[in-house]
Amino acid sequence: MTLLRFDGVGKTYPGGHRALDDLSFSVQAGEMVFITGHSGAGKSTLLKLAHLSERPSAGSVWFDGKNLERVRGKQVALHRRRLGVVHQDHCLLLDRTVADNVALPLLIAGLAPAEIQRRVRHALDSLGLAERAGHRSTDISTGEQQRVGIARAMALQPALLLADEPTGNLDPSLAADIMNQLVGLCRQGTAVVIASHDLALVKRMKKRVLVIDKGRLMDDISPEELADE
Ligand SMILES: Nc1ncnc2c1ncn2[C@@H]1O[C@H](COP(=O)(O)OP(=O)(O)OP(=O)(O)O)[C@@H](O)[C@H]1O
Repeated sequence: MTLLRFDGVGKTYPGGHRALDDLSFSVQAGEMVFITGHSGAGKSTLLKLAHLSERPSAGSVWFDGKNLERVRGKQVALHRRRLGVVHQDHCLLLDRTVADNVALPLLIAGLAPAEIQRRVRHALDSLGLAERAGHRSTDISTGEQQRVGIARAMALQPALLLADEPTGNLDPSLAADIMNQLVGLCRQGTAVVIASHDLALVKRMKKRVLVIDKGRLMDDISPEELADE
């Protein structure tokens, strides 16, 4: 089932800079896709359009069969409830504990307290953060903060997880661990779209890769093509 579809999408920012140009691709439910390209290629812009923090200047973005152009006002929050987002700068609430940070979106989504507790524990365990659950987010390392951001997105069990350089501050073995967790999330049906500069990591994962240059799709490499290398 197609979950996310970009159809001839262009994005020109105020001031006239064209960040995306006639971009078309689809992502299936449960698929993992890497977006690679030089700095400024348009990777983050692509994620922002799926998240509705930016709107396209041309073409359309579809999510679960719905044209996001029609998703306005209060519906934007409902759309975002189906997404998990991992930011470059993890955006944690620094005066709250690690567990509170992971629980907050689940509270907002209206889950029952027992289910919240179960999911928080599972997400923290999976990312090796169980012993940090009660620590304030200011009192853990940058790499740990980044993992909390990933745990928070995973605990939501979203239809689509958008990750912008999710392993940027992590050492290679931890980065590989986290990628494996994300593969596990895909197996449960979440589509995962990851913008990454880390070509070595992207190659190792042997998942689909979209290569973007100056806002245009230059290549769409299937896992089968990478498996042959
Ligand atoms: N809000 C904005 N206003 C104007 N130009 C912008 C804005 N956001 C991004 N851009 C420009 O659009 C282009 C694409 O930016 P984007 O952040 O999508 O690239 P990227 O591939 O994610 O880069 P990086 O890997 O460095 O994060 C860049 O030239 C950038 O300067």
